[in-house]
Amino acid sequence: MSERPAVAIIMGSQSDWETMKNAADTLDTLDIGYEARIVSAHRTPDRMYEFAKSARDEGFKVIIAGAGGAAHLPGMTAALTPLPVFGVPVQSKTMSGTDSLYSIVQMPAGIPVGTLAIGRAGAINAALLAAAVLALSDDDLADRLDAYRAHHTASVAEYPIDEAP
Ligand SMILES: Nc1c(C(=O)O)ncn1[C@@H]1O[C@H](COP(=O)(O)O)[C@@H](O)[C@H]1O
Repeated sequence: MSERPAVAIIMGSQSDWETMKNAADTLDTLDIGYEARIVSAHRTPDRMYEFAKSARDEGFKVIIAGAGGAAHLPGMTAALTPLPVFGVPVQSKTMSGTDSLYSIVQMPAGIPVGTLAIGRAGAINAALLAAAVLALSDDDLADRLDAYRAHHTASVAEYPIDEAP
């Protein structure tokens, strides 16, 4: 059996991929393996249960879960696995993602979901947090993450365009 990648990116719908692809792209940049799957607590509860119950034994180390609206997927997944779960609120049309955010962030004490910002920034930061977790036991990855952060810092100009002294 081939080894599972370290990160599972799950999402409630195909329509979430546009957002969650930002997490995948960030993991690609850091050369971290992932598997992306559509798993819905509402629409495919059996798939969600089977995925979450077996995720650790399958070899995943971190789960990134994105969902919009009544976004129960991250919390339900966290209830079924001891792996760290980072939740990404996908921007909904009707409530701009505040519904997704509140659905993910207000977990009862005892079942944590590390909740990120709504949308693209949240997806990117979920990947960076996953990288930080994995880097604790991977020195090469820690070096790649340092380089990523240094590159990010260096990319910020000190002055707005046309305003340099
Ligand atoms: N929030 C959830 C869950 C869940 O939490 O299990 N399953 C699907 N959805 C969300 O429904 C939204 C609309 O989905 P469609 O675009 O397929 O209608 C998506 O953002 C998805 O994450």
